[in-house]
Amino acid sequence: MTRSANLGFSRIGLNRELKKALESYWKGESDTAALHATAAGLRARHWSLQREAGIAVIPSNDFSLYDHVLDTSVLVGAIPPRFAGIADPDARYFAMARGTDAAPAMEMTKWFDTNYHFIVPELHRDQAFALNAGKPLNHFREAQALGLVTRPVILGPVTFLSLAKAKDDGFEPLDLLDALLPVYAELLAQLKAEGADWVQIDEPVLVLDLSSRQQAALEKAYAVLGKAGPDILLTTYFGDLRDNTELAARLPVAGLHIDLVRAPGQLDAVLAALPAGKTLSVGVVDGRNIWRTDLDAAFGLVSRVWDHIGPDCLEIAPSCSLLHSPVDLDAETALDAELKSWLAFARQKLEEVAALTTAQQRGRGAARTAFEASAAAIAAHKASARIHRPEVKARAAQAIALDRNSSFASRREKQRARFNLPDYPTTTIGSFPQTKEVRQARAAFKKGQLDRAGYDAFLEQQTERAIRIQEELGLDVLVHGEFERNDMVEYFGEQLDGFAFTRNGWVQSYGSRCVKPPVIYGDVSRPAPMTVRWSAFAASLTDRHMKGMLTGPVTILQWSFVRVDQPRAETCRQIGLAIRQEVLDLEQAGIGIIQIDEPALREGLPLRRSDWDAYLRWAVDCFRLSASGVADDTQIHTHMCYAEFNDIMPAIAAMDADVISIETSRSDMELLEAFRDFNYPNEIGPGVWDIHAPRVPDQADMLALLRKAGRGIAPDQLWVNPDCGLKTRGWPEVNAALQNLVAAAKALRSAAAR
Ligand SMILES: CN1c2c(nc(N)[nH]c2=O)NC[C@@H]1CNc1ccc(C(=O)N[C@@H](CCC(=O)N[C@@H](CCC(=O)N[C@@H](CCC(=O)O)C(=O)O)C(=O)O)C(=O)O)cc1
Ligand SMILES: N[C@@H](CCS)C(=O)O
Ligand SMILES: [Zn+2]
Repeated sequence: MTRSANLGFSRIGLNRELKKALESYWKGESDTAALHATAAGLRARHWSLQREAGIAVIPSNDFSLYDHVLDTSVLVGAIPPRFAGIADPDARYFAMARGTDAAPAMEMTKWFDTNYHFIVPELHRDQAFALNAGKPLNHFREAQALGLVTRPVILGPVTFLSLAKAKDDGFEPLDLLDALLPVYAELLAQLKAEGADWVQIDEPVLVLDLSSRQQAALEKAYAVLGKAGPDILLTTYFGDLRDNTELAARLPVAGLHIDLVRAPGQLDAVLAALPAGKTLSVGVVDGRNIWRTDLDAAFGLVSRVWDHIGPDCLEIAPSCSLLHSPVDLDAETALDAELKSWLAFARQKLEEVAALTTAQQRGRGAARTAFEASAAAIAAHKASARIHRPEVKARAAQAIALDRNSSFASRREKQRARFNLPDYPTTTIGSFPQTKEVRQARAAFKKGQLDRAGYDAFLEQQTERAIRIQEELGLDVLVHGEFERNDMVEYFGEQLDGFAFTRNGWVQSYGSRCVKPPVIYGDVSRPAPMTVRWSAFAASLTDRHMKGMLTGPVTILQWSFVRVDQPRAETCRQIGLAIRQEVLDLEQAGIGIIQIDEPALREGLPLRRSDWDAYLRWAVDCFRLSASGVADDTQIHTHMCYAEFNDIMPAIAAMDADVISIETSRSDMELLEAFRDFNYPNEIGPGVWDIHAPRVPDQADMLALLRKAGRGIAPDQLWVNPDCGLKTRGWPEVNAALQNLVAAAKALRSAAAR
């Protein structure tokens, strides 16, 4: 019989319970037992929520205390040698994620095209693997004790190796497949012995352009694992199988999951290639966005599959893990009823899966209420006057020059004359610590316990303090500190028309850090200046240069839940125009240096290379649209973090920012090589402080990184700055690290003068 299934659930909890438990444990305020009790409570609550929503096949081992890729490194015994001496498993796990004074953290990067970050596995040529199956087995047993036989989720060996970094020269992680497979086979055998008839193995690499080595690795891996015990549901998501369709369909496993939300067009090819008797799990409810499912349309797709493969081999599911969805729309008490009726969060998505399954099993009449509510909401959404604003569309349709007035070379001369900065100018990326005090003041303001005047006075005092500290440190280009912002995207969305906000729509970004992506439901415009007040106030307090701070259009788009009734490029252009107005207002207010952050530009890149050019064209154009209106002597900065640049250098250069700051310290300046190889012409600030690790780098560390950067990047191109904003750090470490950073820049200057 057709089954309803889920592929994974949020770990953080509706009220970010896991975040709070982790941070309290890291501060030493609670012990391991308390942390594990919170985690177990969340798992139990989420399993029963899924059961109550009507889901038959419920996952386990989707929970993680930090990250599921890090869990996989631990599962297979791939512990980098610098952590091997830490005996306590929890301490070692968090040391790998966050670093210690003695051992820098493992690298972190984006999970496919999402805003979720994973910890990059580190592998050596002579890597030995050893099974450490405690977590999947214990979680399976934990669910069993609650009366549930779950389907454990495991990250597949080929995706694991493809995401890993080789720590020795002359070998590739895929060389280790033969060594890794017995560990996976043993894990599957143990899960089977425990009572798991099915396991879910995620191989999202199947939606990427695969090398012939990766294809061969998949064949080899599943020839072994397909016989290891439990039936395997091989899951693919975030895109279409395209040229990997036949490979995915013929792998000797019991089932295949495909994402029919991102890639409905792949269905016919998959049905044609799927061997008889193989289960097909169809992802028809969007796990990456928050729009309510059009149940009639989804049922149409499901019925086509049912006609082809029959009821027994069909599973109905979200398109991907619900890790990327907020937990429960019912908790949104402040959203207006109309908007709310258009949305579905994780719990509602599971109810949609259940309704589709009921309709398939027993006819649509059996799920009439859900289908009728969906149809009414979809029709009301289409007809709503809140979405389309003709004047915004008309403005976005006008042609605007995207080039700056002059070339970079001539802009640079004018900017040098205006700003008179020293060599190796020092700056920061924008935010200063969002301390408990700052967050509490904002919370009090939002609850009405602190009035606008009181909140503004508090923010002014924080801003002034940050400026005095920067002056004292001797930084060359100052920032106001972003104290007024809850988040670099949400803050702008809150002030733009066409956006809505949630109270509890938290999604994990990395570890304990969460974001609350705004919802772009309609045409976007800027009713009033958004940042000028704070930048102008900050500039008025100092004689030093003050950098205005904006989030770019691509990043605002990428980190929001975006409407699906028009192309993303169109929505992005509307945002680009709004940011352009803000840039011009900042310039008008006398702010001569303006940073437009685009950390998500790389993350928005389509997963298939053949789709890159089209995306990069509109994404870069939207950035240029936001930046191109200023005078030659206004200096535009941009900033990117957690991105690989090698394959997109022409696009980065086409953005034509006068200065770009990038995250490079965790990768030991490796990411800078792309700029060097490309002969990048504009100025660059390679990050010299890994701000995501609780460790203060000393002057020598930073100097070494800068010297490395100086090999190939001209001295007059180089800026000195941290990897990213300092919002997650505390003041004592910020002070200490920035002191070292300024000292490192001064040391370089005096070495150059000698
Ligand atoms: C640069 N990064 C960002 C990404 N995506 C974004 N949308 N924003 C980003 O900045 N992606 C890539 C990286 C990821 N990095 C980070 C870094 C830090 C965070 C982070 O700190 N997130 C905060 C939540 C931010 C927020 O919205 N804060 C609100 C609510 C604060 C709060 O919890 N208030 C308390 C009451 C106050 C108290 O008692 O402490 C409450 O509501 O209970 C605010 O500041 O007003 C986090 O806490 O995780 C995210 C991504
Ligand atoms: N200006 C932002 C950029 C983060 S990517 C900050 O400093 O937090
Ligand atoms: Zn950043």
